[in-house]
Amino acid sequence: MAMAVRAPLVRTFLLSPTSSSPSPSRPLGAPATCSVVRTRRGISSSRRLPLRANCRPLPTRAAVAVDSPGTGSREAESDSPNVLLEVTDLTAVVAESKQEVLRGINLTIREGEVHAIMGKNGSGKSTFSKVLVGHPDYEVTGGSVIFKGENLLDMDPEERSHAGLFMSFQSPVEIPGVSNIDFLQMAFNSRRKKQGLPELSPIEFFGFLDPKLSAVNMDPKFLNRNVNEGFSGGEKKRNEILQLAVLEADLAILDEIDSGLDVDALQDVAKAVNGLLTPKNSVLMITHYRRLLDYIKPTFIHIMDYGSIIKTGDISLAEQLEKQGYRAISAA
Ligand SMILES: Nc1ncnc2c1ncn2[C@@H]1O[C@H](COP(=O)(O)OP(=O)(O)OP(=O)(O)O)[C@@H](O)[C@H]1O
Repeated sequence: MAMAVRAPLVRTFLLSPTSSSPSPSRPLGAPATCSVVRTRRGISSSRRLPLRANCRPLPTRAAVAVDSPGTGSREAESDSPNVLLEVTDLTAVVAESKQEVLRGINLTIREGEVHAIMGKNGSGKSTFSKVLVGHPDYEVTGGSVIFKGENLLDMDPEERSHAGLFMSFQSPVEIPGVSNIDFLQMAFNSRRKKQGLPELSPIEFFGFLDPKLSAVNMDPKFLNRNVNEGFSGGEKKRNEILQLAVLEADLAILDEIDSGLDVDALQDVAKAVNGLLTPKNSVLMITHYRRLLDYIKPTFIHIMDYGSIIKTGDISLAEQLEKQGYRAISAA
């Protein structure tokens, strides 16, 4: 099949066309809104974070430490890690019905941070992530989203992907007629081209891909199968992480990457994600379960309710949630 025929399929799969409306951007040097105590071991649990999630670091030497099972520990140290994503008062509706789904989300993600969003069913977690990648089912009605200093809402979904945003969907789509390896190579070369880098030939690309297959513990036979077609739930999730590894995204949004995984697969996927973390990139993961957070240690945990982030904290928030449920958190 000719590349020209397959290219639109790649775009459709990576990120489909957006109908989000542009919003005014806000300077990155926004005023301080909360204090976060960072130490070489991470955030001090002795300090509670206030409700607003877009926290600025203290103007002191900052360090983010994330222990990565199987890959040792990762430390990003700088005077002030750069802001990767800044979401301010984001509101959105379902495009068709105009039903309000996001009701003023504030969130700041810096390089080297791992953020987890938890929340009751229907609280808006997946919608938030889909709005970030420009899903056409939603319309942004207010607020701003700045990604790497650019107005994300001004970009179409493909541009968002080229800019370094990656999303692993809760239910990854199948692409009949497109082999996994062709898909990966086209997506990879498409981003390289945008970056002004030379495209890799099939042989060069396989050399690049081979260690990544090992990192996600994936059998090479999956490369010749059509994208996600007939894959089990766990195989689809592994394949999503393989795509992430290939695209080397700056911000990976992982929507329930733990759902449907057996214990071994969960560990493999978490190990692969941890292995991809660097001091310059970040992860935003959505999960219902504390179990994932044991493997991929979050810098911050956010609780979402009724379309906005109502609480931000550290791992103790997930522990409280597990013991007392969402009712206790909402009431606190
Ligand atoms: N395309 C859509 N059309 C109609 N309603 C929608 C659409 N997308 C989201 N919603 C509604 O918006 C709300 C938030 O949905 P969303 O999928 O974001 O929740 P969630 O927090 O991810 O839930 P879960 O934990 O069950 O996955 C729900 O009430 C949902 O029905």
